[in-house]
Amino acid sequence: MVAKVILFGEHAVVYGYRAISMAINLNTSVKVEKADKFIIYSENLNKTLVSDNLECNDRDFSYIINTLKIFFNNFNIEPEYLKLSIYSEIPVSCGLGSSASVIIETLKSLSNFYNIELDKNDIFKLAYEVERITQGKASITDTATITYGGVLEIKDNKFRKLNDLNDFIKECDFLIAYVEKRNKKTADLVKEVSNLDYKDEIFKEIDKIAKEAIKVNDKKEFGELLLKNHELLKKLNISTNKIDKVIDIAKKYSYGAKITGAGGGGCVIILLNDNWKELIKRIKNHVISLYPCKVIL
Ligand SMILES: Nc1ncnc2c1ncn2[C@@H]1O[C@H](COP(=O)(O)OP(=O)(O)O)[C@@H](O)[C@H]1O
Ligand SMILES: C[C@@](O)(CCOP(=O)(O)O)CC(=O)O
Ligand SMILES: [Mg+2]
Repeated sequence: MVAKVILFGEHAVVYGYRAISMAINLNTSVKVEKADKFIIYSENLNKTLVSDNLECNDRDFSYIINTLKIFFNNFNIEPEYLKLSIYSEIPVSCGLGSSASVIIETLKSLSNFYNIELDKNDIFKLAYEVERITQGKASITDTATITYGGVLEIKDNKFRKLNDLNDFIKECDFLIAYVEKRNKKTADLVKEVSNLDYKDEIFKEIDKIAKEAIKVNDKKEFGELLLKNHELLKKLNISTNKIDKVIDIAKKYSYGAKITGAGGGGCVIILLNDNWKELIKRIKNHVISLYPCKVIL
């Protein structure tokens, strides 16, 4: 399963305001096999959980445990011991929707294991339930984008595919800069933002930017909107000095950039222009890794 980038509207979208997201090509896979305990192994977390039951409170594995519970419950399957092995190209907790990708891939692998046919709508519904329960407060952005692919508009917690914007974005070259490890989970950041009494003022501005972006057909204008959105995210206190440093460089050597996802560190999405070689030279000492990316259907 793929990952996602939020181009506009993170956090605001949790309150029904508009967001624009796109699916990108970083994959996750989950292997399911019979076992004599519940065993969850994650290569990325370099961690294995072994348990007699699903009532264990391991925060690192809460998404997987909730996926198992909701899957068994939804299909009236008596829980049985399984081993799940998770491998992902997505950096964990960095704003690229690793949680949604892992949930969706786990659901698909479980449905194959039990010979249950699930269509995209079934997967989306179940995945969103897991994301919401585990995150506390969550929009459909990540689970919808990763299930359906392409470029989506999310508003009032409903989605529609933006086929015109998709055509424009297909011609864009994006670079994801993984700037720094995030020590908070999305759930923590969503909670922190929810405590800001001025958040709606900012969200309204973000909504306007996302609305404008849908109509844009020019990379320079699109990049300026990314930068404007980033300035507003700074006011929600979800950016960091390291992220802002990368954005400052990107202002000079790209069309524009912003933090993506819940923030507190993690990744920046950059819309590349012809200066991309110079950009990479100047940011490479300020990042953990770089991922060129394209929208995928
Ligand atoms: N490869 C993985 N293996 C196990 N759990 C994962 C993996 N990727 C993501 N997760 C789960 O998702 C959580 C990160 O989700 P979240 O904080 O929403 O960040 P994001 O979705 O932006 O990556 C992790 O703490 C873990 O519970
Ligand atoms: C902050 C938020 O808008 C996006 C979170 O994305 P991520 O989990 O950081 O990839 C939360 C949500 O939409 O549920
Ligand atoms: Mg997440």
